[in-house]
Amino acid sequence: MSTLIHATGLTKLYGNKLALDQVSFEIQQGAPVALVGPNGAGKTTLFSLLCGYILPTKGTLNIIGHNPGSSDLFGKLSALPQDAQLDPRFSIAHQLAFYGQLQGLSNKQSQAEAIRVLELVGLADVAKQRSDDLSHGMRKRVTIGQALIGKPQIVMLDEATAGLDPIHAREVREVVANLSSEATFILSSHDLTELERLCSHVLHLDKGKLTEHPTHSDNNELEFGFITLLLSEHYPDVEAKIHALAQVSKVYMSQAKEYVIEYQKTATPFDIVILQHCYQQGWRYRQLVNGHTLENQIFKQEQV
Ligand SMILES: Nc1ncnc2c1ncn2[C@@H]1O[C@H](COP(=O)(O)OP(=O)(O)OP(=O)(O)O)[C@@H](O)[C@H]1O
Repeated sequence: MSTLIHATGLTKLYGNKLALDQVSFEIQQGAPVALVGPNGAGKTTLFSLLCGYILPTKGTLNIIGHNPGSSDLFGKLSALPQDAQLDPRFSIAHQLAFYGQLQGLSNKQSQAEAIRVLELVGLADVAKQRSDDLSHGMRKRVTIGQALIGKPQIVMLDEATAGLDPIHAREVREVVANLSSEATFILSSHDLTELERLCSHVLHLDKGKLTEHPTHSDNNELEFGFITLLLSEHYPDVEAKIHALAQVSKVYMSQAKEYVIEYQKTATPFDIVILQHCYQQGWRYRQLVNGHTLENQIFKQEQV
């Protein structure tokens, strides 16, 4: 796996407002990376630094061996802003071909490239239509296709699913998941849970400071494992009844109806044990996560 992005001690001040504070990370080629954090955390600032739109106050940033904004990165890194719009006057294929021409492709090459990227996002059949004829989710997929023109190695999507209903948001996530061999995606979102299943590497920004988290975490090669159990309803004495199981070393309620359980590994898989326990107790469960949820890793890891 090769390193695509290497940031060391990135700091950005707007006047005396500290937007990024000594941020260091590496992004490897491969699975999508999530950049999450609440409003004002510094996500847009980091995106803008990666694109070379602004310069850091301190620190270094290397992208595929080049400085951000370098002409050597032309066609290798693309960024799709949250509010990317399509022109309602022209067909989808026409617009995408135009962007191909802006990247230096010939007329014929750009038309073929438009069809290629539309196929990648599953929309080749709407090539001749205009954006007004498409659903919100389809338009978003077209703009993701636009970001793939010229086969960039890195594609940054800012709030790719903002404003989409759950079905269209899921379609967009599936498109990104399916295209992971095509490019390395960096997706920003203020919604932690949205990117949890899609991305194995999470950069979490808060007030300009960065923490990193693996999403499919912590259950390998250790003596202890964790399971997060979300029950459908409130039941009495859940913590005590889980704690009574022989394998369980700790348990706490992370939020309403959700329990994080630390257990000692034995020959019997603990997920089977806990599901049998739910059955015996008459508890209905909504979700069982092997490990901590991302939300718990970020906000509540100190509790276990
Ligand atoms: N041009 C600017 N001048 C002064 N302060 C700025 C500027 N741009 C951003 N900031 C401040 O820097 C901090 C980080 O802002 P940034 O836009 O990077 O956060 P964000 O995580 O993208 O937020 P959001 O999710 O709301 O878009 C915020 O406190 C913001 O007010």
